[in-house]
Amino acid sequence: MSLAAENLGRDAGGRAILDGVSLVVTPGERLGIIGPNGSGKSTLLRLLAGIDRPSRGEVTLEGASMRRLTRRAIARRLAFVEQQAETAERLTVRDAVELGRTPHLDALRPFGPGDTAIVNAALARVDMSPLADRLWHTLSGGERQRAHIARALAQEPGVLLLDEPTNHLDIRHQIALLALIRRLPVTAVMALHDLNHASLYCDRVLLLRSGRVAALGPPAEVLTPATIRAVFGVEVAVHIDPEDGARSLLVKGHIPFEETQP
Ligand SMILES: Nc1ncnc2c1ncn2[C@@H]1O[C@H](COP(=O)(O)OP(=O)(O)OP(=O)(O)O)[C@@H](O)[C@H]1O
Repeated sequence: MSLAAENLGRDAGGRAILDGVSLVVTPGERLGIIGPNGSGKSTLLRLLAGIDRPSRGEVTLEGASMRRLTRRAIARRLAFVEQQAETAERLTVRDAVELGRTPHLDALRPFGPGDTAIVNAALARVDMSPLADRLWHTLSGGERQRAHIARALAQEPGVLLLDEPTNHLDIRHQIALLALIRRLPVTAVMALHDLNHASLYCDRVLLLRSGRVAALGPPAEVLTPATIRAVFGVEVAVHIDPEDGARSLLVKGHIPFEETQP
């Protein structure tokens, strides 16, 4: 399922917090959104998800303008795991994940055994089956994050948007999640802070700087030492694994903030 943005922009607080963003995410692609704090990653994801309206430009989902799609029509196609998303406290994990099926249900098509199987599979994929009956408010930060992801998976979306999905997760759950996203039959767009995660698990990366696209392309072309120094103020060296050719970045140093402030 394809997702596209054309000259997208959003104003807030009297300025453009996102401007001139155009991109086409092709079906099955994994696109990483990277950029410093405040560069517009969450703003872009919220526009792509149809949660916020753009001040300029438009988003299209499978060629249809997001403005013309109902929330339900969007939710049948697209799931969004927001940063620090909250859920009403008296729900169990299973209740919360079952909510992911809502866009597919109506009076003629009530929740059934097929939905239970989808919910069970979603819980298992993020290692939440043992916690399915726990109340939401008893979960740790990482467990909540995994439950949110299970709910998004239960939606069976064609497009999966994730805002810092590895936030709160321990290293095994981080890698398991990124590997899961890579093998799911979805188009995925995810904001990531870890440049190595972007490098290893994304087909392309979009680098944002002050609300504008600084670069868009394959990780090896975008995540160069020169670009990382210019945008993040961090010195890195590139390491190519001799066995599998995987490209990762080693941090060598950084420019202190007091040296770059006016
Ligand atoms: N309602 C608002 N009014 C004023 N400024 C806003 C508003 N909403 C967002 N911003 C600003 O817009 C910029 C982009 O915010 P956004 O949350 O998209 O950044 P981000 O790249 O996701 O950051 P982070 O890495 O910290 O999560 C920030 O400077 C933020 O302070």
